[in-house]
Amino acid sequence: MSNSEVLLEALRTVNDPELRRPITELDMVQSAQLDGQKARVTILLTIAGCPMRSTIEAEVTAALLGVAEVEDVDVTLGVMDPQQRAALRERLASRRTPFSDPQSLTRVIAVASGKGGVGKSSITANLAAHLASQGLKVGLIDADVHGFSIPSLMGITQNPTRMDDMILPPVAHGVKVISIGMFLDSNQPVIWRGPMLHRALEQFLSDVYFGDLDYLFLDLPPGTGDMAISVSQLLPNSELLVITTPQSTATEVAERAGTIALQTDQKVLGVVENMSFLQLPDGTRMEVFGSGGGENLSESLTRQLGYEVNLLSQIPLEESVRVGSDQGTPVVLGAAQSPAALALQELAEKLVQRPRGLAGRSLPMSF
Ligand SMILES: Nc1ncnc2c1ncn2[C@@H]1O[C@H](COP(=O)(O)OP(=O)(O)OP(=O)(O)O)[C@@H](O)[C@H]1O
Repeated sequence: MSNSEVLLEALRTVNDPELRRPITELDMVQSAQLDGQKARVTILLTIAGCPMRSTIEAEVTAALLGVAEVEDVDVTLGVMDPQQRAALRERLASRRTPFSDPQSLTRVIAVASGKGGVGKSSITANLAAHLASQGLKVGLIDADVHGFSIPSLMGITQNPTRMDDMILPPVAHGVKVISIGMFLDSNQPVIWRGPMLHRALEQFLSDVYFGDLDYLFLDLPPGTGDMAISVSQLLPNSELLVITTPQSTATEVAERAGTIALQTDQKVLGVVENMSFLQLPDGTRMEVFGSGGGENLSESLTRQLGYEVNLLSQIPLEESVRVGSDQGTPVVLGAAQSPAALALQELAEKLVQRPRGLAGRSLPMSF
């Protein structure tokens, strides 16, 4: 191998943090030469002011210092010209199978609840973060347009990078995340009607570069609104996970969110009961929000949908979940051994084990 080839080999281990592919594959390495014991490389960033420039520079330096012949590294950061960027965009676009395509291998899981505040977003963030920590490729769309909380739950302050009309989502805890909140000034409320919500989701699905994903999670707004319908139209393969608390009032509204699957032909994967109990220091369980909600919901959805809709998990009410949310580190990562984290990890594993199937879904008719 020539000296430059040795350097390129080392650079193959460096991924672009947003595109998550080796920088060598993305044509970001303009030159790499060994000058005595000094490696001189020029890396082309996708856009000027790339928020990841210092990460890329540090990773390139570290990779090159791992080469036996290299004592010192000189990294020059340049920027792709419009033609180079267009070529890259085209290459990325040509590789992706739309999530709506029946051939897509990505499992799309939309997380729904009847009412707000039951922990739907926290559970979605934790499932995504856990699966990413297991090496799976995971994306997360915060479709809860009126109460977008995913960026803060995932600890994201960075805006998406725009590469012309392609949007590169920020990556947090290994998950590619996009949210309406990232496109609004400060905390302004979203007063959008159905068609605008539909368009926003459509744009997320077409313009955001998620790459190949194993799992795509959607945090739906609470209730049975327009977004739920849009998700079923734009992502007909998506499956629903319904979150409730043990309270009977929460269960009644959650039932409506679950039975929407009858109209949309989506499969309901199961029910999750959150805030099921508070473990007291003496080991007893205090049922702060009552009991039986998850079980009742599972039974009534099973009856109404005509197939088994199981209660997949009961997650305790625990301070560590709230702390994790506030700190932007999902509890499955921040306090991985806590009972709530263990329950969430087990739930994620159950979802992964479930084969993707058509059971319970009506097959499209062709005449
Ligand atoms: N098991 C739990 N134990 C303790 N706190 C929890 C638990 N689950 C959620 N929380 C906390 O409850 C609050 C509401 O949770 P979250 O935002 O996830 O609910 P949500 O159903 O997504 O609400 P909305 O749809 O209104 O955004 C958050 O502060 C979160 O940290």
